[in-house]
Amino acid sequence: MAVFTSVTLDDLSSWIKQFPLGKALAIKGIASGIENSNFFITTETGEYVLTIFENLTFEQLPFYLKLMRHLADRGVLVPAPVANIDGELVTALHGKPASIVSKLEGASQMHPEPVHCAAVGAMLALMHLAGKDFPLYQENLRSLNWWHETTPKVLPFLSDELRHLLCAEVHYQDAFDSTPIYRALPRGPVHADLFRNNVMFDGEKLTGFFDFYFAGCDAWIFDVAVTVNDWCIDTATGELDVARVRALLNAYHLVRPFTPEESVAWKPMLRAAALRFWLSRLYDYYQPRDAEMLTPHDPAHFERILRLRESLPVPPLTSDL
Ligand SMILES: Nc1ncnc2c1ncn2[C@@H]1O[C@H](COP(=O)(O)OP(=O)(O)O)[C@@H](O)[C@H]1O
Ligand SMILES: N[C@@H](CCOP(=O)(O)O)C(=O)O
Repeated sequence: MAVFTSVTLDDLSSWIKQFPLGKALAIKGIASGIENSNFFITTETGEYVLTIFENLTFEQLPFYLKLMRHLADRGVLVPAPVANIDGELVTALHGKPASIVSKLEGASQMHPEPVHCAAVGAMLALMHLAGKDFPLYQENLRSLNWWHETTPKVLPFLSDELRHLLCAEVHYQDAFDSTPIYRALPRGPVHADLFRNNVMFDGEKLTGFFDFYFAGCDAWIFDVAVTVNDWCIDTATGELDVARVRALLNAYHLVRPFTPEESVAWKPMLRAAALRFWLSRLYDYYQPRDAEMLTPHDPAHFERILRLRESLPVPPLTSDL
């Protein structure tokens, strides 16, 4: 569906000479992406993924690619970007920024069991710890400031009831953001979009997290909340599945114990994570980008999740292990 910029084997053969990967042997477009042009490539040294970035710029990309390199160097299972002979992780191909990363084995697990959630929780904790000494800083670009910018753009399309729900939640998150509890939350680089389609599994073995292009610095517990809101729910209703929630949180806690402040922030962060994706889906739905080729994701899914997280108790962050 989505290879926006085509690359032939001839194009690749001359471009790849700047990388220590040997000769290019094959290239195949990946149909499933919606943002960039992605290709599986085979060279004399192995299999990789080539991405041509259709929207992100040369200036924006180093944060994401250097973060992936930093994490890969510390044993976190993520695609490892390959540097060219000048040490650059991003170089131009057909005039657009492009990069090569290692190929993860396996496929996304869209029907996870507790065993998969536990693997995701443990790797997420490892990722947060490994990011502690990452020297670059970029805020989470889809956080409070973005919610404030975007809310007025979608309000004209919403019913009175939905306008109230959205404004009240942004107000609630504003208030929570200025509490000492929020400020005391441990933070650092987060993935911020660790949905089931952004993780690879080979059977029950997690082989890697990918698609880091919403990453930024934020509270670690927000990242956990984003992940739980996708991995540990009944997808029809949005209700939390306690067995999967426990598996993910317990596995995370064993690697990086949660703090008391994170326990207090847990429910507000589950709400924040629901708001974040409700709002981006509303924005994509009512203000689709020119290049958007696929049906936008359903905003009502995260509206439901937000209502549930507001109105129902949630499983505690820690339990007796
Ligand atoms: N490093 C990787 N290893 C293996 N497969 C990958 C890798 N990166 C991307 N893919 C495959 O390419 C598809 C599209 O990638 P994605 O990052 O979701 O694209 P986009 O950013 O264009 O939405 C993924 O669903 C996955 O199947
Ligand atoms: N996970 C987000 C959309 C982001 O798209 P991705 O395919 O790049 O992860 C959502 O579901 O709204």
